[in-house]
Amino acid sequence: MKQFNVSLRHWPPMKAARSPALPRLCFLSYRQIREFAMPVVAEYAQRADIEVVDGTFGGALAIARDRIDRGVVDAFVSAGSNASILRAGLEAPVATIQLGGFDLLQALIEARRIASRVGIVMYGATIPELDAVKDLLNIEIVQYAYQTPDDARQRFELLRRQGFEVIVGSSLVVELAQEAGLHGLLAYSLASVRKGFEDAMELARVARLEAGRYEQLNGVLHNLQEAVLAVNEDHRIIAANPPMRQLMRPVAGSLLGQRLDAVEPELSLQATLDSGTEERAAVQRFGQRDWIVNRTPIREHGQVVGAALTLYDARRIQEADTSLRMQQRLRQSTARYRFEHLIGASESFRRAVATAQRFAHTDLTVLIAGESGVGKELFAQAIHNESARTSRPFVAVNCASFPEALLESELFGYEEGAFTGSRRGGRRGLFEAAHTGTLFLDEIGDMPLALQTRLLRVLQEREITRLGSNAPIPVNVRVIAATHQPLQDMIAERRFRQDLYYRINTLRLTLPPLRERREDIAPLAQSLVAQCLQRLQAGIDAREALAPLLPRLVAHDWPGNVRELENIAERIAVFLMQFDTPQQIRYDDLRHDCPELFEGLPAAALDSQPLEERVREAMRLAGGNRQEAARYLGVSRSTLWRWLRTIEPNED
Ligand SMILES: Nc1ncnc2c1ncn2[C@@H]1O[C@H](COP(=O)(O)OP(=O)(O)OP(=O)(O)O)[C@@H](O)[C@H]1O
Repeated sequence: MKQFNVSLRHWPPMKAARSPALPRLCFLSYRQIREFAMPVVAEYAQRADIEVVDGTFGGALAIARDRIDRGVVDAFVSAGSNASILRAGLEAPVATIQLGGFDLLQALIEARRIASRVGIVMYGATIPELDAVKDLLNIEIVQYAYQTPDDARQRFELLRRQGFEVIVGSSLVVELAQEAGLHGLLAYSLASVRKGFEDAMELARVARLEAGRYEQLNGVLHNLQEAVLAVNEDHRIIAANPPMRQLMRPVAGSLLGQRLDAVEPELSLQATLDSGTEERAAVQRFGQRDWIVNRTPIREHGQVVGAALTLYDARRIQEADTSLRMQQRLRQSTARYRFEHLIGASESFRRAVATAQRFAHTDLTVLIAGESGVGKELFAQAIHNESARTSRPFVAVNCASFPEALLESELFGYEEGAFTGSRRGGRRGLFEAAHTGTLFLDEIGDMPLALQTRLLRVLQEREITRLGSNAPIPVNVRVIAATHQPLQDMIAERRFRQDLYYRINTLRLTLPPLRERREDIAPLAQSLVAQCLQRLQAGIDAREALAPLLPRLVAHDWPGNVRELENIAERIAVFLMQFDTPQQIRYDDLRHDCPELFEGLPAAALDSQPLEERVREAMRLAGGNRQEAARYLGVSRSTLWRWLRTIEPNED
């Protein structure tokens, strides 16, 4: 079967090729063969839409092109010279009605009935084997081949002048014979015509499959934002999507089929065609813009048959990168913690949790006050997660970590052209990012006064205005603010706006420092050290290994609160990981890693401290409360009770 490629003329793909019910065939022929083939056309009328058109040579080609352009045909069927011309001039599928040897034999037998001298004029080439037939049939045969209609006429004239009365050949020749009053016999059989139609049906089926696939690809190509172009092995453009066409300089006529280096030499794919190697992510300036360019060879069965060029707008990539970073930053600040993750059993901590839980069920602004590292952000996350906004964004911003101008654009966003270097299309700020969710403004005391004014307005009016814009954008955001600074003192010093203070101080949560809730130190330390040991994949038992250190941990003042405890827990875990069992631990060596733990308490080596002393110290630190003392020591109440019975047998 003939292999074919979808013609350049199919771009864009055949309009009517979507899914007409029957395959569409165009039978392009001379009148003679048409009349002869009509019974076969009638046979196929049920299975195909057949257009029968008379045409010769250039005329046939023009007709075929018209049908392709109008998208009304899937395959052509033709014979002789017409078929050759169509095949050479189109890349559309063409089935040929082949002249079979038996067809010719039949025609010659019939010719012999009329005359003993038979002339043959055939398209293409003569058939030397006919010499044998000539003797068999006992007739004189003279045969000629022709390439063009003029050729055919000349050959026919030669035969006529030689007195041949019967001419066998193609329909063109039969027509000439009949015009000259001779006998013209068509050298085709109905079986050959049928075979031609059957081939055409198969070609049409394949063409449709191909057109369908092509249409899908074309749809994808047309919807790509990237500019894409493809060339064939002759460096001629075979595809260019709309963004690419916009970039390229206009050409007279169709862009397709033009040589790429003649249209846009800068985009040349010649080197890719020559080398067959791919070039990825090259930066190229074209049309006064920077592009990220890929040049890729297209291969078929290992052979380079073309190349594709893709241009990505460098600015878009930069923007995507920025927005990716922004997304990542936002993702990092999504609320992970819930109340159940917070560790602490002290009275003041439990009270703080209960208050925060109550606040969570309102939609009011919350101000969380507390020293650095007490867990303000953790509480803000837990409040968000307990609130109705839990599935919405939680966006955290530390007001102290931005210079004033940057904080403003971070919070409120900006319009395109708001300032030099502002991004095309502008950028949304954190208020917009937190829309329908919660915005956590950490270190609000560090917010510059001018911004405090803007923030107050946003909280009152529930809308923001991007920098460089006048259009207000409504936002629905719950604000949770946090401060480690005494805001009231700052108001007196005119460093914080009183009206903003009243606005954010609707619900106030004060988190006590760790030194005021020492009962929380042991459970926090145990949990934090255990987590670190797990991360370090150390096998030692955290609870048992930490127990001798607890009095020191509890006694420490923790100016950095839980954050400082986290830090020391990490150092302790790294120290502990070198031991397999708690019995091997030389606690005194920890002095180098955690000197702060060894400052206040007597320098006696912890591991040499007798159990009795450790228990007494814990009881002293816990003010006689056994439960707390047990927690300091990292043992259960019953263990402590057992120890106490051995130390102070009379007391129980
Ligand atoms: N109750 C707690 N349970 C477990 N981890 C805690 C607890 N409180 C604080 N942390 C941990 O301590 C660290 C400091 O907490 P967080 O960042 O919430 O403090 P902060 O008060 O917001 O600090 P800053 O004011 O310095 O921003 C965090 O890593 C947090 O996970």
